[in-house]
Amino acid sequence: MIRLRGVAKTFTLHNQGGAVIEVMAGATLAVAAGECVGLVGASGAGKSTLMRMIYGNYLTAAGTIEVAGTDVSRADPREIVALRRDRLGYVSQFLRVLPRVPALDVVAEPLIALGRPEEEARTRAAALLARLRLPERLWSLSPTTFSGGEQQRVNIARGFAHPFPALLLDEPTASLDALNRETVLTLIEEAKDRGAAIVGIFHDEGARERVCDRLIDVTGFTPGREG
Ligand SMILES: Nc1ncnc2c1ncn2[C@@H]1O[C@H](COP(=O)(O)OP(=O)(O)OP(=O)(O)O)[C@@H](O)[C@H]1O
Repeated sequence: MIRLRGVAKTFTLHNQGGAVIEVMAGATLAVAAGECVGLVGASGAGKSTLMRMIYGNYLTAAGTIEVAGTDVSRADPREIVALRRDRLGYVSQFLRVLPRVPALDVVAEPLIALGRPEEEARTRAAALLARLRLPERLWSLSPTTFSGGEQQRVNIARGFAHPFPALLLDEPTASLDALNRETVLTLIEEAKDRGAAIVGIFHDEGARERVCDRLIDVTGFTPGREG
């Protein structure tokens, strides 16, 4: 479902004389349907960079990245948009939303983009927000003024609204209380049970142990450190 072969990444520092730094080489990884792989490794090892490459935010210097039938490393922007709409979900650590859009619509939006009837999309969004204990009085408000944990729950509800076959999770339990953390772990387990292939970064060790089938240390993909 998610397959990386020999992926390399360089950054060109245009404001520093065009210096080119190699941050990753030979990254190879396969994640099957129903499997959750956790990325580990010291700070700066490249966990976030790898996630951004799988999501198609960063270009690859070498190698291929296949996600649910699309070669992200060669896809044009329209193919990336289509992949993100129907096959690849991403729960980032921070919510980025347009001002004045109510929380319920933020969560329903991915389903509406897929052509689902608005009422069905809103019903599903409401069920997820209720499950994540977001007080109903907040559903009609923009999440821009929400607390960190409230914003994260809106983000999680949005990421789980559509049953994406591939899912990227960046610290999905970071600012949650124990009850909501439990709910998110259950959502992840349910996604695995329905066959989602998941790549995640979890600093929460308990969460990692519970949902990850395998851990990949990205330090092994740092240039010059292979072998
Ligand atoms: N936009 C960028 N321009 C230049 N270098 C970058 C850029 N983004 C990341 N890097 C470099 O790539 C390396 C990997 O960074 P990355 O953020 O992926 O690490 P990480 O493992 O996610 O770290 P952390 O656990 O601290 O979040 C670091 O050396 C970082 O300085």
